[in-house]
Amino acid sequence: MAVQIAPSILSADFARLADEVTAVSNADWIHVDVMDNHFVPNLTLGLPVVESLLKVTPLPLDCHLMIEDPDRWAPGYAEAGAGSVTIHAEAASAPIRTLRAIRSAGARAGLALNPGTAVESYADLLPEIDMMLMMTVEPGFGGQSFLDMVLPKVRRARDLIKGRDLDVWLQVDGGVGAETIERCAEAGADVFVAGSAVYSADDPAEAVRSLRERASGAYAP
Ligand SMILES: O=C(CO)[C@H](O)[C@H](O)COP(=O)(O)O
Ligand SMILES: [Fe+2]
Repeated sequence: MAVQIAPSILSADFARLADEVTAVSNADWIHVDVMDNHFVPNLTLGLPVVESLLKVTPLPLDCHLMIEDPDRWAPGYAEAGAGSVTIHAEAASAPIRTLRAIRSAGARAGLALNPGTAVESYADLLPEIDMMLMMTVEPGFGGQSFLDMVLPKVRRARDLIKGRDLDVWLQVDGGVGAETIERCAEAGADVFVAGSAVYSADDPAEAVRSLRERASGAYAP
């Protein structure tokens, strides 16, 4: 699979979201960070904003739910038309049921792991998911420093996916930018979330193009 770039609107201007997503029309996904001030100590946006975004961008929305009780809320994002809905393993009480509900509503189902969560504990869930999201910072805020310690886990996840001959995308999220994206691609990641690296750039579309070029050169599945 070709590498994919998903700019995170967490670092965008929330008062100009329609313009901000239009500015990265060369991306593959728009990454939407939903935070509830319970699972993480920050509060962002929810379903009404996602519904509005769906009307202003042709790009699929990649909704990353950093919320408690995703079992209750996640299917609603899929039913609303999100292209991908990712729940946190640490927050879900019934992940298999919720991942199946996301898929039945027509979205790709994602499972996210915090930096300290072992991938091996979730190996048996791989057939239930379309994407695994590896947090490369502690979730909650944009603009944090990339945690190199997660890279061996990204490699182990890629090996688990390959060993089972599954088509599961491997996403990295947090501190991904020009300095770190190649290391992620070498470790086997194929979907790259970048917030500050895209929206702090003078030209966000050029940042997307350049990140794609760096990742493609280093991608080693
Ligand atoms: O999930 C997230 C934070 O919890 C964000 O997607 C992520 O941090 C993106 O921002 P940046 O690229 O600036 O780190
Ligand atoms: Fe995210």
